[in-house]
Amino acid sequence: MATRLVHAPKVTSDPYGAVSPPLYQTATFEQVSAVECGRYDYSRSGNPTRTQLEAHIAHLEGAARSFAFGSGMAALSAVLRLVRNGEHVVAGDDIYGGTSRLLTRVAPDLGISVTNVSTTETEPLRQAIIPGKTKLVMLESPTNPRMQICDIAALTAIAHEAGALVVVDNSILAPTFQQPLVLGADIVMTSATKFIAGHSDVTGGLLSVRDPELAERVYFYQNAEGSGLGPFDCWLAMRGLKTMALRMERQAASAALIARWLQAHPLVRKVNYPGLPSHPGHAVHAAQSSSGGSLLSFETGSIEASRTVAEQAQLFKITVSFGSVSSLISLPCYMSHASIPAALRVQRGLPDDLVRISVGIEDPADLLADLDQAMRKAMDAIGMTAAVPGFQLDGFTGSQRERQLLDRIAQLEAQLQPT
Ligand SMILES: Cc1ncc(COP(=O)(O)O)c(C=O)c1O
Ligand SMILES: N[C@@H](CCSC[C@H](N)C(=O)O)C(=O)O
Repeated sequence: MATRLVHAPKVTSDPYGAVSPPLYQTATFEQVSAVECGRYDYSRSGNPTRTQLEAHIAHLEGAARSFAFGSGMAALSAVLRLVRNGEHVVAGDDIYGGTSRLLTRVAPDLGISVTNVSTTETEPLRQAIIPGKTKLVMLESPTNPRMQICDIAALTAIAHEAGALVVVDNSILAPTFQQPLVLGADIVMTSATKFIAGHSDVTGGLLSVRDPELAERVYFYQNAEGSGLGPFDCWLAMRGLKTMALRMERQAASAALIARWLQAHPLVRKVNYPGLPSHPGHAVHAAQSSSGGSLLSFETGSIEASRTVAEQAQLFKITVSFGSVSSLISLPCYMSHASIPAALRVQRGLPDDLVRISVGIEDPADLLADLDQAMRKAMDAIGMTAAVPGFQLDGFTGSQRERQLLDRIAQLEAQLQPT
């Protein structure tokens, strides 16, 4: 995958052999005659820079074709177009707030009914399927924001038995760490806003489709509704792909350390990170993906404590989104998932004190030192006292610094979980 991310299949010709794909920043293309269209006529219908990005993504996902949209939500809206008035969709009950809004506020206006079920097991999906009526199953794994895991292959088999298509939102792992089409899904959606762009400077969404005929239907909506990604954003996304494995591996390694530390921290009640062996979906996750990723969430049991952690952190910026080179922190119920009504959040078990962090490429010791000082302030705010080893590692460099970092995590683990 690291090699395929750097070496794209060549689908557009360039007379000068440019190493970086040319940017066709044009809306329209001159035609050879008044009665014949060339390969491109208008950038809404197709643009060589978009073609190059789409071909590269198809190559990574093992898709018949991929499509780049103006955002992840535009991509998911195109998927919803595949469902007709009177038909039914089943989706997870821990999903991104924007997807929940699409399904609760847009789908009903199109005459589409939706059932949300837990996707951590197979039975709820089986029960929710309405024979002959359920046409689409929408999955996230891991889910945003509680990082729940679903068995993509098992749920896909159930959906297919009922004649429904399966779309997997793979924004949290991207093709670098998980390829849902290989697991049997029909469509995979990745918000390019996150790891693919990687620098918080693009909004984009990608759909990769296994079956050529289904891909033709998706293309129809991309063109008819004008939701394709503009050339410059396609170019930025392609640049992002080249460093994606490096960034994601570094981010995931740091996230794994932070998750271990949080799990042992006295302020933390629960850590949601599928890379931890204690995560209930760890085994399924390990079987269908190659990393725990770099997004995680945790509960403190106190909104005040969670808010203090977020507001006192200096390197972790309070920001929606994830997958950037810089570390981000958020309170999903007040930010990315605020569009889900409070009562529905309660019904779905989404707690207000949940803190979500997206780990960037900074030095992990600096990230841990930052979280450590923010957590100390949060403990003060709620009158909690506990001894926690600090992360001031200024005198250490290189492998000594790594050793110190691991020792201090192990020290906290030993202190809180005596054997
Ligand atoms: C899991 C997930 N899916 C889809 C989206 C939508 O992507 P975009 O913001 O690019 O529209 C987001 C974030 O916005 C997300 O977190
Ligand atoms: N105001 C936006 C919120 C975007 S959340 C972005 C991202 N998916 C995340 O989970 O942080 C909206 O209402 O869509």
